[in-house]
Amino acid sequence: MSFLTLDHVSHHYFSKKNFTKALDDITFSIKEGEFVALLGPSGCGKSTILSIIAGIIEHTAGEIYVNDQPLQQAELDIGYMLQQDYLFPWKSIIDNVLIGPKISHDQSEETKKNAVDLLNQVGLSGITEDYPDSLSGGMRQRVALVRTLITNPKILLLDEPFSALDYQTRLKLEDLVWELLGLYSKTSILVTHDIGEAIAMSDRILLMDANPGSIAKTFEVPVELRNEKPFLVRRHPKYQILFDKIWEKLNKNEANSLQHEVVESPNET
Ligand SMILES: Nc1ncnc2c1ncn2[C@@H]1O[C@H](COP(=O)(O)OP(=O)(O)OP(=O)(O)O)[C@@H](O)[C@H]1O
Repeated sequence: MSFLTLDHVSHHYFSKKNFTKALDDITFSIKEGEFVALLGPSGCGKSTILSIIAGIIEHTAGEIYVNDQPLQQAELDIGYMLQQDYLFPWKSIIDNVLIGPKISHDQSEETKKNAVDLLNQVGLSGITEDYPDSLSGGMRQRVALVRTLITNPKILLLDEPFSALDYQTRLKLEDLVWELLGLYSKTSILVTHDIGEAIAMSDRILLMDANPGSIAKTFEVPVELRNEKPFLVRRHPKYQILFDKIWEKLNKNEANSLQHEVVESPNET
């Protein structure tokens, strides 16, 4: 049974001067515990999809269901992880992590203990009273991950959470996030521009097309790759085969859209 379904969802942005058809007829489902990647060129609507699921913006057409109930009537606890960690510099690490529980009036000792346990699990023991300024980018993203997990969200929306990190830190964090989300069987959607990251981390990849944003093709990640840590996935021969298929499709789509643009451009006189 599907946990989350987007059913013919479209979205237009309106402003005084512009009308942007950001998403056109998006349909897909995600099962509980599944890890899906949204991959595609800049401006194809990946972040818009996350914002719609998170209820930050209202889609202009279509329907979203959570466990077969319309999203508006469903209780969907969401965890959001972004490129920037948005830690509060004036709050200690533990207070940053406990912001979500505090907002929902949970100041229990059990939650504090869970926070410390999770910090230990991501390799950040003994820094609970430190402040964000004293941490590296990778450490700060680990704190952001713990802050996201502590509220036990039903679904995690990961919007390019590794893209601001150096390559080595990025590879290490991919492994860590993948392991933790697997351990807690979290349903997750990862937005990325990185084909390798999408293959290494997810069960399924939705390749998107731009102008307007739509799903061009779905790629199932072979089961041998899904059960392997992201770093090791990159060594597998099936990784390269899938990478090439996605690369080819991406380039074909880009070429088609360029052709489209040329056809639609006004004649120069
Ligand atoms: N608030 C907004 N107002 C008007 N247009 C917007 C707004 N946000 C996004 N858009 C437009 O909607 C389209 C989809 O944007 P979106 O940010 O969802 O794409 P994306 O695939 O996440 O891009 P990127 O990979 O560059 O982050 C783009 O054409 C963008 O310019």
